[in-house]
Amino acid sequence: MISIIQAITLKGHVTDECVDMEEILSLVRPSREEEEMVARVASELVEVFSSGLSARGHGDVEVTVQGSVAHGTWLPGEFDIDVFAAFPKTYGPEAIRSGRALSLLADIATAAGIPWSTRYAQHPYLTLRYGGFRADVVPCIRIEMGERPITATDRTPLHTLYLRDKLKGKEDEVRLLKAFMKVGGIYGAEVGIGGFSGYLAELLIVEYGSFKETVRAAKSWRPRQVIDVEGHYSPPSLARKRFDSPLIIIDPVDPARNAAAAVTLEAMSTFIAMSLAFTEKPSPSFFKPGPPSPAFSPLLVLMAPYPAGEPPDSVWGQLRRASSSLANALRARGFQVYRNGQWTDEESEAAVFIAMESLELSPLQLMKGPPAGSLESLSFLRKHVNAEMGPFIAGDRWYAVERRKVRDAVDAIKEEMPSMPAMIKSASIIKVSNREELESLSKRLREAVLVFLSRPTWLQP
Ligand SMILES: Nc1ccn([C@@H]2O[C@H](COP(=O)(O)OP(=O)(O)OP(=O)(O)O)[C@@H](O)[C@H]2O)c(=O)n1
Repeated sequence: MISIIQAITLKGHVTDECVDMEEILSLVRPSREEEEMVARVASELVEVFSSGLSARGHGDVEVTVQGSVAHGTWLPGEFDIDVFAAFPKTYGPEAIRSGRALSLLADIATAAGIPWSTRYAQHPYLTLRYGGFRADVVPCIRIEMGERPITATDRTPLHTLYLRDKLKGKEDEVRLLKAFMKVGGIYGAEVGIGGFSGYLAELLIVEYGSFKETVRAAKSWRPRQVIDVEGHYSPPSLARKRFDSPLIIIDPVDPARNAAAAVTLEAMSTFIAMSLAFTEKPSPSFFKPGPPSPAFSPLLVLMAPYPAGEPPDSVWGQLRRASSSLANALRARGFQVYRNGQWTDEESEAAVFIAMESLELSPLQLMKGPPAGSLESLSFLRKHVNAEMGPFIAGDRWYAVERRKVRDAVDAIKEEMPSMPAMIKSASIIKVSNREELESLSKRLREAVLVFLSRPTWLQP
């Protein structure tokens, strides 16, 4: 039987902790058939696009497989095949930004009978389904190692060049790290997650050598941690001056980029906490998603239709900002807010959740006034002359007890609506006072709320 640490540290740093881990490796490692199928489909796609480009007089565009498929680090069933078409600089960035390169690639997909749709992240690209897999086809400008990128995706082929030898034999270490991050809800650089990209997981394995060494190091990370694999910044404080993020991981192929700019303080702290918990007590629950174990607190759910045509990153950003500003507005009115969150399925539903002690405040409220001898006290006394109780002096200042104008959390939220984005303005506000009322939510929204109310599945009692 393989021990957890033997299996995790494939390079042979064996310790005496014994948790069976063979099963975990089988979960994170694709089967031989999947590997063969992915390789075949990827090379067919390269062939479709490179021969299509040549036939249209663009034989100078280089088509290659990139990302986790090229690096051999994908998690079974959870990846896109990334196909990049690198246009020579002579085409100019306009060819990419205007969508001309994209139309050319779309034409080729249509001619090959492959259904496609376009996506715009920072950069236009095609997504398609082919041979049972999802693939992204991304145009970029070809640059050499050491050159500045011209568009947002030009670095990607350089990443693959950089990682080629460095990850050899360590692919499963990357997979363990990705699965671990996924269980923590911190895998993915998209705004909705604010976590670690696949490329960051790969760089961490380059820096620390194995999954186990990565978590061993990460448990001592602190905010403003700098990881600079190629030592571009010396001392590291120079990198801190340049990049203003909780985690700074210098992109080895472009020292002007913090590859960890998307990682939020919450995601970084979650990774540190998981690393500490795992080193203390390794367990398979760190690699397998478990069912949520929800507690309950009263909550408000703002539920809106997904704004058609808006990119998910922008919607997640709006939800995140609305969620935290509504939570602050409730706090400012005296509500005890425990936690706020947001969710969207990126298709039809979007929601903000605010968990709180109670959805209704008591009728009266203590107002703290200025120091008794101050000039401002005169206006405080005028304002509260008809208070329910007081004004009175306690210690060195005035106080008064007044009747609250807004006691209901829904009314408080409605007052904040004018400053909210259109999506939130159109939201219905639902009070969930007990577990049964969760049943009124759609299945997917209910699941998201249950996750929000649960302790992390990796947290061992
Ligand atoms: N925040 C990001 C996301 C992606 N990339 C680049 O885009 C490539 C493909 O990234 P993506 O498709 O997002 O993920 P993978 O790394 O392929 O990981 P997986 O599909 O296994 O999740 C990466 O290798 C990297 O070069 C990057 O530099 N920074």
